[in-house]
Amino acid sequence: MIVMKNVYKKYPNGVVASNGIHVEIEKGEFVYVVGPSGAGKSTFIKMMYREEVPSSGLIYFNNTELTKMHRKDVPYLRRQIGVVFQDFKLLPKLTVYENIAYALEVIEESPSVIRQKVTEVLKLVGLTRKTRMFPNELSGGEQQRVSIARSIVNQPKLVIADEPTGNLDPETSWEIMKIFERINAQGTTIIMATHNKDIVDNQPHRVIQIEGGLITRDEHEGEYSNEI
Ligand SMILES: Nc1ncnc2c1ncn2[C@@H]1O[C@H](COP(=O)(O)OP(=O)(O)OP(=O)(O)O)[C@@H](O)[C@H]1O
Repeated sequence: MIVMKNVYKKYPNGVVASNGIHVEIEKGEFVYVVGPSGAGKSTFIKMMYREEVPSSGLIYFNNTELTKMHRKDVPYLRRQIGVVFQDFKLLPKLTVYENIAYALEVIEESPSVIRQKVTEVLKLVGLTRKTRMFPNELSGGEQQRVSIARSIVNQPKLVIADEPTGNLDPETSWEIMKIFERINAQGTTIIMATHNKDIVDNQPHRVIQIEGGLITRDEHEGEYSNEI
């Protein structure tokens, strides 16, 4: 699903955030991306949905090579990838329902399909009773559930999450992880950058560790490691 070949990323300020990355991630995998702060985890995942473009190297999403992708084709790529952030990034003036529906309105989905899909994902994340509320009326965990619902309403093949539990307490983090597990069980690939040792060690999946812009560990069912 994702293949990176010899990927380098140097930011304009001279920082090298990826220093020759080779990796292959298959359809249906659940992958944690771990590593110390500033190691290059966010850069690594941002390049997958073309939020950042590498300075050199190749990145394939399915059979599309992203580094040469034309700007006009980027929205099409983004429709196939759901993205979840640490700070939720919900639209404050829209209700829960509208925040999720918006992702479908921009691609001009019909009102009846929108209604059906939004209702379905709200059920999946357990928010059917909060559809008319605004983000500031919700807890952090609920806001993250809205953000996950929004990321999957389009039925993407890949969901990328950058520190999705970073702002949440341990119990709420577990609830969020249950939702990601459910989405993964339905066949969606999940790539998640995280600093959460508890989750990585207790809910084992593939672990890719990045340090200094390089993959220093890649284990099928790895631990978080005490060294980072
Ligand atoms: N837009 C940018 N311009 C310049 N330098 C950047 C930019 N984004 C990231 N960097 C630098 O690249 C390096 C890697 O950053 P990145 O955000 O990928 O790390 P990270 O592993 O996700 O860190 P954290 O765990 O703290 O989120 C850091 O030194 C950072 O300062």
